[in-house]
Amino acid sequence: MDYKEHIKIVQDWPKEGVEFKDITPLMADGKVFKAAIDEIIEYAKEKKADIIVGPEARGFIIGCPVSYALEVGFAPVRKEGKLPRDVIKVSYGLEYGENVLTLHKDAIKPGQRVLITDDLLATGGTIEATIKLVEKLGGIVVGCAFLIDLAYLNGMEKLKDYDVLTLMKYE
Ligand SMILES: O=P(O)(O)OC[C@H]1O[C@H](OP(=O)(O)OP(=O)(O)O)[C@H](O)[C@@H]1O
Ligand SMILES: Nc1ncnc2[nH]cnc12
Repeated sequence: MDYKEHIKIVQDWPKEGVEFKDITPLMADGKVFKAAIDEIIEYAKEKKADIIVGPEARGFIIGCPVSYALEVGFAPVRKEGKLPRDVIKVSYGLEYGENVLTLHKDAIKPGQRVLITDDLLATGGTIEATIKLVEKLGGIVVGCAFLIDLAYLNGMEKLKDYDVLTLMKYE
């Protein structure tokens, strides 16, 4: 499957110098979207994940269908001020800004095998913060799955100690 045919590249968005990879055309094609999610489902099975964690907002799009298919839970990582109960927090840098991510304190049980999902790996700030949140709660990160790796931003360097699946790579 040539997934890249279904990614639209938008120059200088949301800021000058950023080449935005828009996944919405891939999502709009049911067969292509299913094929991509099915690859991640197989990966989650191999890794024996017992919960999926995804950062807001595009991490939900990838993680929730995996969670549904495998009948395992999904825990949302959200930007500050969005989760209603006790949270833990981590701040991180993005290709285009700064942010704080949070996770409910009871979202992960110590020893749970966690697969983290997101649409795209850029600088790796989001995944690094998400891993920190999961590990603070005693979760074991058994894998990280993305549709896209923007290899020119070197996010993979932050994932040297982890198992990673990516379906597309931009050099
Ligand atoms: O590797 P990084 O440099 O951290 O960048 C990757 C992150 O950036 C995007 O999310 P964004 O924060 O734009 O939020 P959204 O999913 O709500 O659009 C993307 O969905 C990843 O989560
Ligand atoms: N270049 C990019 N395209 C799409 N999403 C992103 N998130 C961070 N950088 C991005």
